[in-house]
Amino acid sequence: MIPVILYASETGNAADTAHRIARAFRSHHRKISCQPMNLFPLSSLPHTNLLILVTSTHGRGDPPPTMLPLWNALLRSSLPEDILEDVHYAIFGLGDSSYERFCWAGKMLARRMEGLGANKMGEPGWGDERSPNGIEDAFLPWLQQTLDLFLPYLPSTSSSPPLPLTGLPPPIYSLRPVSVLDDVPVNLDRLSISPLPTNGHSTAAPSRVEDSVQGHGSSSSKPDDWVWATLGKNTRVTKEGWWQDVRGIEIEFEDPETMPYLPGSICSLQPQSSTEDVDAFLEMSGLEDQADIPMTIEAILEEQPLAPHLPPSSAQTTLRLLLTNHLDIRASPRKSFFEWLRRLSPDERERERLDEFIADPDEIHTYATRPSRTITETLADFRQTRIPLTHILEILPPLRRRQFSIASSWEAHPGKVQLLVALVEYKTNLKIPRKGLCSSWLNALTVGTRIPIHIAPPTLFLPPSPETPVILVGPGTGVAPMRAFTEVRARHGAAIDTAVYFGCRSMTTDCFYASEWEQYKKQGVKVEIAASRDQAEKLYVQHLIKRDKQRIREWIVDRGGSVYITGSSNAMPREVREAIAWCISAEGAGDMSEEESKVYVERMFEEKRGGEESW
Ligand SMILES: Cc1cc2nc3c(=O)[nH]c(=O)nc-3n(C[C@H](O)[C@H](O)[C@H](O)COP(=O)(O)O)c2cc1C
Repeated sequence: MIPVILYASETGNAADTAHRIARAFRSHHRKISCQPMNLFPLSSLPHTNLLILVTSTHGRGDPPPTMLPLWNALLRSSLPEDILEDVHYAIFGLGDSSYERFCWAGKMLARRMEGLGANKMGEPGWGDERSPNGIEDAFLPWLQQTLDLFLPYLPSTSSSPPLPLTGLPPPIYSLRPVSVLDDVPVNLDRLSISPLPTNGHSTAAPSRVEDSVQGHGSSSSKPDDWVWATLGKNTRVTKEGWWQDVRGIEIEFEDPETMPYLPGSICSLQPQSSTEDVDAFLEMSGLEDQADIPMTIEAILEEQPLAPHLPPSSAQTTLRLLLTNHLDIRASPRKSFFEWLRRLSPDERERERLDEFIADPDEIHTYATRPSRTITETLADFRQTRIPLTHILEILPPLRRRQFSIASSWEAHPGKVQLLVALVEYKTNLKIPRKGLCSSWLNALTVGTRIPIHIAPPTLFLPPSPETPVILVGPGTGVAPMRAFTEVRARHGAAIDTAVYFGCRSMTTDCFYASEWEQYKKQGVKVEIAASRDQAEKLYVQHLIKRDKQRIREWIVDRGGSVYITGSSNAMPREVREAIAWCISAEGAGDMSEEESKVYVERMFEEKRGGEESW
């Protein structure tokens, strides 16, 4: 019996936690498999006797998208109530208790598992980022409990004592040089291969070259459910000299038969690490002479499939391509990274420092998270420690795709996707200038470059009838999906029942789509722009909503309208909901009590009369 860990993660924390659990089982010489939930064959679930579920929560208590196939399957009303009676499961959820629905996805999943007859192994663990030691406070006792409960059922593969946390486990993946080039020496165990070059740059570095091995095009390889597209436009949409550089990006689908996307859909882009970053990492790790050797990746353990962010074992790759397209060398190191360094460091003083990091999450926060220190910079501080090729695929986190709400509608821009992308540029608290990985990658692409993109269906849907009023609230780049919705509403004769609340700093600097709003106003759309700094008193979208209390009440309460809120996940969405509740309360323009109006707004969102998407 081999237990299965299934994880659902959005930004990588749950995935990292799941792999820590797998390593703990393997260090006790037990077999275990660890996979993302969406890749697990659902028909196998009732026959999975030992199951460990790990999920984070996003949005307003929503599961990460990779939980949805499993979740939707479990929700089917036709399922027998005892379908999971052979399943024994443990669950760990990751969340943040400052959100109303703390660890909601995990809690819903646990409840449904019980409802379908699954047997709980121990108490669920709910990891809270707000806890003094972050999720560790709940995770460490939960892990111990889970090991205690599961291990007795599992045969041990070795009579040796468990490997300590500081012991280097056997690798789970192998990087094998391609046989035609077998005369090229690759020493996978070598920690340090060559002296550092004096000029700090590798001379042979081809730039962004996934396919220099595979021989097609200039960009990265494409997963099956992605499509090829071409960068059509990249135009600055904030005033020249304004502190924030926001880009209007247009991408054209290559295939003229591409299925139209719905307004509010989400476009994913797979960024690449820059040549400079890859060179810096290779230099730091002493792996330059291994960088361009063609290799394939294989899973060593039969129960553990290759992680989905890695190229399939049939594909030829190189270390440089892996670092460019698949592995994140600019990520902020998590605790698991320091645990790896501790296993690898030959130096007493480094080990002491690493032990401090492992014992105290606050130390990691101060050293890595707060100053946005990257993995490469961390390696520069731990000069004696080298990441070996044998374990590099496990140690470096995946280079995550980035998601953008599409700012265009297919109807207005057939065959194209338009995005509003803020170029992220800031100084860390160590005064190091830093650029966002995805936005700087995108901005460096020349128009005409071929890139793979993925279109995911929307989570927000316009009401089917154009007569239903809609209120679209999207300050900053949050206006992107609202612009797409406005395009569709105007084309369907619904302009007069559409209100847009957009927020910017000033009409002259960052008022996105300004000329389009003028046109839409002429067609009857109520366009209300809160330019926060254009007057002495700060003005925000929620102020304009309160000003328009009569219309808000009439459209929502009398006419059953929908409200959409998109943009930054700080206080804005909550303040907008409060402003709407105020409008429909007796204090505003309605007749509900304060409590009733709040419940009404909550229920609207539950019933999908609109919705919220924040990032
Ligand atoms: C936009 C956003 C919304 C979130 N919403 C919730 C929530 O409703 N409830 C909760 O417990 N945690 C919430 N979180 C916290 C995440 O669950 C937490 O950061 C977790 O570690 C992320 O794990 P992941 O990287 O595996 O996705 C939210 C985080 C973000 C960034």
